[in-house]
Amino acid sequence: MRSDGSALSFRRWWRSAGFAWAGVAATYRTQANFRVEVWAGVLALGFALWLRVPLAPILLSCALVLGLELVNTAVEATVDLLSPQPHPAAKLAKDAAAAAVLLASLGALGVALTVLLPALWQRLGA
Ligand SMILES: Nc1ncnc2c1ncn2[C@@H]1O[C@H](COP(=O)(O)OP(=O)(O)OP(=O)(O)O)[C@@H](O)[C@H]1O
Repeated sequence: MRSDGSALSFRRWWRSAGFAWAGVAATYRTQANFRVEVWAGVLALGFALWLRVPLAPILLSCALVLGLELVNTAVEATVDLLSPQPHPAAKLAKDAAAAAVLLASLGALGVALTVLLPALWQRLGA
Protein backbone atom coordinates (compact mmCIF):
# COMPACT_ATOMS: atom_id res chain seq x y z
CA MET A 1 0.00 0.00 0.00
CA ARG A 2 1.30 3.50 -0.88
CA SER A 3 1.61 6.34 1.64
CA ASP A 4 1.34 9.96 0.37
CA GLY A 5 2.29 11.88 3.52
CA SER A 6 0.51 12.26 6.85
CA ALA A 7 -2.11 14.93 5.90
CA LEU A 8 -3.30 13.03 2.83
CA SER A 9 -3.17 9.71 4.66
CA PHE A 10 -5.31 11.09 7.45
CA ARG A 11 -7.83 12.41 4.91
CA ARG A 12 -7.96 9.00 3.27
CA TRP A 13 -8.30 7.30 6.66
CA TRP A 14 -11.15 9.67 7.58
CA ARG A 15 -12.89 8.93 4.28
CA SER A 16 -12.54 5.17 4.90
CA ALA A 17 -13.88 5.63 8.43
CA GLY A 18 -16.93 7.34 6.89
CA PHE A 19 -17.54 4.33 4.62
CA ALA A 20 -17.13 1.98 7.58
CA TRP A 21 -19.61 4.03 9.60
CA ALA A 22 -22.08 3.86 6.69
CA GLY A 23 -21.74 0.06 6.84
CA VAL A 24 -22.47 0.06 10.56
CA ALA A 25 -25.49 2.36 10.10
CA ALA A 26 -26.92 0.29 7.21
CA THR A 27 -26.46 -2.94 9.17
CA TYR A 28 -28.15 -1.39 12.22
CA ARG A 29 -31.08 -0.26 10.03
CA THR A 30 -31.58 -3.57 8.23
CA GLN A 31 -30.49 -6.34 10.66
CA ALA A 32 -32.63 -6.93 13.76
CA ASN A 33 -29.98 -9.25 15.26
CA PHE A 34 -27.37 -6.49 15.06
CA ARG A 35 -29.69 -4.07 16.88
CA VAL A 36 -30.26 -6.61 19.66
CA GLU A 37 -26.49 -7.24 19.93
CA VAL A 38 -25.69 -3.51 20.06
CA TRP A 39 -28.11 -2.91 22.93
CA ALA A 40 -27.04 -6.10 24.74
CA GLY A 41 -23.47 -4.78 24.52
CA VAL A 42 -24.48 -1.36 25.86
CA LEU A 43 -26.29 -3.08 28.75
CA ALA A 44 -23.29 -5.33 29.50
CA LEU A 45 -20.92 -2.33 29.48
CA GLY A 46 -23.26 -0.41 31.79
CA PHE A 47 -23.31 -3.35 34.22
CA ALA A 48 -19.53 -3.73 34.01
CA LEU A 49 -19.01 -0.05 34.90
CA TRP A 50 -21.54 -0.19 37.71
CA LEU A 51 -20.09 -3.42 39.13
CA ARG A 52 -16.47 -2.23 38.63
CA VAL A 53 -15.38 -5.47 36.95
CA PRO A 54 -12.58 -5.51 34.34
CA LEU A 55 -13.83 -3.93 31.11
CA ALA A 56 -11.42 -5.72 28.74
CA PRO A 57 -13.33 -9.05 28.41
CA ILE A 58 -16.63 -7.22 27.96
CA LEU A 59 -15.20 -4.83 25.33
CA LEU A 60 -13.51 -7.69 23.46
CA SER A 61 -16.69 -9.79 23.51
CA CYS A 62 -18.75 -6.87 22.16
CA ALA A 63 -16.20 -6.15 19.43
CA LEU A 64 -16.08 -9.83 18.43
CA VAL A 65 -19.86 -10.32 18.26
CA LEU A 66 -20.57 -7.00 16.50
CA GLY A 67 -17.61 -7.38 14.14
CA LEU A 68 -18.64 -10.89 13.12
CA GLU A 69 -22.27 -9.80 12.68
CA LEU A 70 -21.02 -7.12 10.26
CA VAL A 71 -19.00 -9.75 8.37
CA ASN A 72 -22.05 -12.06 8.36
CA THR A 73 -24.13 -9.26 6.83
CA ALA A 74 -21.45 -8.71 4.19
CA VAL A 75 -21.39 -12.44 3.36
CA GLU A 76 -25.21 -12.58 3.12
CA ALA A 77 -25.33 -9.56 0.81
CA THR A 78 -22.56 -10.93 -1.39
CA VAL A 79 -24.15 -14.39 -1.63
CA ASP A 80 -27.58 -12.88 -2.42
CA LEU A 81 -25.95 -10.83 -5.18
CA LEU A 82 -23.85 -13.60 -6.70
CA SER A 83 -26.12 -16.59 -6.14
CA PRO A 84 -29.81 -15.67 -6.11
CA GLN A 85 -30.55 -19.28 -7.07
CA PRO A 86 -29.98 -22.01 -4.44
CA HIS A 87 -26.45 -23.44 -4.50
CA PRO A 88 -24.63 -25.68 -1.97
CA ALA A 89 -21.63 -23.29 -1.84
CA ALA A 90 -23.95 -20.34 -1.15
CA LYS A 91 -25.57 -22.30 1.67
CA LEU A 92 -22.17 -23.20 3.15
CA ALA A 93 -21.01 -19.55 2.99
CA LYS A 94 -24.15 -18.24 4.72
CA ASP A 95 -24.34 -21.00 7.32
CA ALA A 96 -20.64 -20.81 8.22
CA ALA A 97 -20.83 -17.01 8.61
CA ALA A 98 -23.92 -17.37 10.81
CA ALA A 99 -22.12 -20.05 12.85
CA ALA A 100 -19.23 -17.64 13.48
CA VAL A 101 -21.68 -15.14 15.03
CA LEU A 102 -23.31 -17.88 17.08
CA LEU A 103 -19.93 -19.07 18.42
CA ALA A 104 -18.91 -15.52 19.38
CA SER A 105 -22.30 -14.96 21.04
CA LEU A 106 -21.88 -18.13 23.13
CA GLY A 107 -18.42 -16.90 24.14
CA ALA A 108 -19.89 -13.51 25.13
CA LEU A 109 -22.57 -15.32 27.15
CA GLY A 110 -19.77 -17.24 28.90
CA VAL A 111 -18.01 -13.96 29.74
CA ALA A 112 -21.27 -12.53 31.13
CA LEU A 113 -21.85 -15.62 33.26
CA THR A 114 -18.30 -15.75 34.64
CA VAL A 115 -17.49 -12.01 34.99
CA LEU A 116 -20.77 -10.10 35.40
CA LEU A 117 -23.01 -12.59 37.18
CA PRO A 118 -20.76 -13.32 40.22
CA ALA A 119 -20.16 -9.57 40.69
CA LEU A 120 -23.89 -8.86 40.45
CA TRP A 121 -24.57 -11.66 42.92
CA GLN A 122 -22.06 -10.14 45.35
CA ARG A 123 -23.44 -6.59 44.88
CA LEU A 124 -26.95 -7.76 45.65
CA GLY A 125 -25.60 -9.40 48.82
CA ALA A 126 -26.81 -12.86 47.94
N1 LIG B 1 -28.54 -18.92 -2.50
C1 LIG B 1 -28.70 -19.87 -1.56
N2 LIG B 1 -28.38 -21.15 -1.84
C2 LIG B 1 -28.53 -22.12 -0.92
N3 LIG B 1 -28.96 -21.93 0.34
C3 LIG B 1 -29.30 -20.67 0.69
C4 LIG B 1 -29.20 -19.56 -0.23
N4 LIG B 1 -29.60 -18.42 0.41
C5 LIG B 1 -29.94 -18.81 1.65
N5 LIG B 1 -29.77 -20.13 1.84
C6 LIG B 1 -29.98 -20.90 3.07
O1 LIG B 1 -31.33 -20.74 3.51
C7 LIG B 1 -31.37 -20.61 4.93
C8 LIG B 1 -32.00 -19.25 5.28
O2 LIG B 1 -31.15 -18.21 4.78
P1 LIG B 1 -31.58 -16.68 4.75
O3 LIG B 1 -30.45 -15.89 4.21
O4 LIG B 1 -32.90 -16.54 4.09
O5 LIG B 1 -31.87 -16.38 6.27
P2 LIG B 1 -30.86 -16.05 7.42
O6 LIG B 1 -29.58 -16.84 7.26
O7 LIG B 1 -31.61 -16.26 8.69
O8 LIG B 1 -30.50 -14.52 7.19
P3 LIG B 1 -31.39 -13.19 7.45
O9 LIG B 1 -30.62 -12.42 8.46
O10 LIG B 1 -31.39 -12.50 6.09
O11 LIG B 1 -32.76 -13.62 7.90
C9 LIG B 1 -29.94 -20.75 5.43
O12 LIG B 1 -29.66 -22.08 5.80
C10 LIG B 1 -29.11 -20.38 4.19
O13 LIG B 1 -27.86 -20.99 4.19
